[in-house]
Amino acid sequence: MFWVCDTVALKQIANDRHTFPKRPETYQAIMFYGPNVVSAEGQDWRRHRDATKAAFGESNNQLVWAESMRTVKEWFEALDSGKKDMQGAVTQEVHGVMTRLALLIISAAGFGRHVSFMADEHPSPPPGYKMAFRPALLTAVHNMALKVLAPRWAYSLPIEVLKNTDLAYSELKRHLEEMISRTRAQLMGDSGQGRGQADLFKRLISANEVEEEGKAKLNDSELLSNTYTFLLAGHETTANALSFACALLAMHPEVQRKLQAEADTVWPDGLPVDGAESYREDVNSLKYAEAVFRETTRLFPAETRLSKMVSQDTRLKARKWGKNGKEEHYEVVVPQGSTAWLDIWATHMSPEYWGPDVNEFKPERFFDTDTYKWPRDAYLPFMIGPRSCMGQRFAELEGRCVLAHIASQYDILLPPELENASEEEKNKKLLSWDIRVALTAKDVTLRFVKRANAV
Ligand code: HEM
Repeated sequence: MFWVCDTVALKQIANDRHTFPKRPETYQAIMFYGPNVVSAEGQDWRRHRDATKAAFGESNNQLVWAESMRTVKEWFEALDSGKKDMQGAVTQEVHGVMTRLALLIISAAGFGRHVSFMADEHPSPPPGYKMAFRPALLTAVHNMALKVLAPRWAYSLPIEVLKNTDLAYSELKRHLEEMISRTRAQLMGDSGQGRGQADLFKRLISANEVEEEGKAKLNDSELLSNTYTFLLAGHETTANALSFACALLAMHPEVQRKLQAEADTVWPDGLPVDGAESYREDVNSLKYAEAVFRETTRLFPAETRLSKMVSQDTRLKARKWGKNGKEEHYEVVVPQGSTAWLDIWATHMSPEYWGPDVNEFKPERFFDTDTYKWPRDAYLPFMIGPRSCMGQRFAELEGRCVLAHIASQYDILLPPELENASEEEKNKKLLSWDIRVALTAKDVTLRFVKRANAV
């Protein structure tokens, strides 16, 4: 087993997918509906990636921005009508809110499914269903480990959580199948018109319709599985990043003030209304919001490490430091059959790459100066190389948009019991995590108070 956190060796592994393929059994949890772009390997992966990449074009980015704007504003309406404390602040369980926001955004920008934040509060199942879409998806995601571990016979036992998990997976499958057939019908109906502005899902379905030597690029089960994967990858990771970002901002008011100052400069007359216009004009100005999102994903990467198989004997470049402290370069022999762990978190927390203040929340480290270039190769939350994240731009735009909107309108405050607490207590309460599908924020309860000058 080889643990890697040297950027040269990391790049070597990430770029050579033939020598270092994925380990398919690690992806069982996302293969219940069949193989997909995340789990596939070799030629099969190439087919999945080619059939799905058209979904992530520039027109989708504009949609992501516009839908993020719409959804976050709907949350603000709910916040403004919420119960206020003596300071006029509304308490929120932030991870729950961000999960709901991120799911509504991917549903709208990814799947053309527009549901309002309020209407989504207590969704009831549509006629003929036992579970609504969101509870089915969230239960499936939450109970993924159980689904992998529980043997089939266990589902016949009268155990509530198993029954619920089984129901969630079968209801989610029905919802996804219905989404696919509805979208297919729409695409046939519009005879190709309007596909230019199509959401991610329409592009995915179109790709499936293209015949190649008599074979569809993705078969129906692959299509369903990729749909599920996009929904899963498209909300869980971003929701966690946004939850950690809010906690870090509440703990670092000086950073929050800078984020607010940027939002006030970009939007002096209040929040923008037109999503397309705002995408064109604002995205590149919200640099500090981008840096806050990046710094959060450096400190809390969704995937802390990834494993790769070693398919043939090879060598990795390595470094060691001699007795005189001098850096020496050498090569490590890596035999076929071993495992290489790409340690994302260790790389993100290495003072060698990020400096002695590596543990601090400091978005400024993502700004180049005349004498400093931030270490691109040591920033890996989305991985690098051919198997890097397809949704990176999607996630970054969503993150930047949501954070800038919050900063423009609200102060994020600590809960009263943490106001005078030590750093250690705040860290323990607000930044603790579990490893589920991704690194998951545990309990982020914060307060939001409307800024006095919010327009
Ligand atoms: C903060 C948000 C996100 C983070 C940190 C993140 C991180 C990652 C990482 C580390 C991988 C590599 C996983 C592996 O090799 O096992 C990955 C792959 C992937 N991600 Fe993301 N992701 C995010 C958001 C998204 C979004 C929004 C989407 C889609 C809308 C998405 C779609 C994908 C897909 C399809 C792959 C598989 C690519 C391939 O294997 O060819 N991700 N992501």
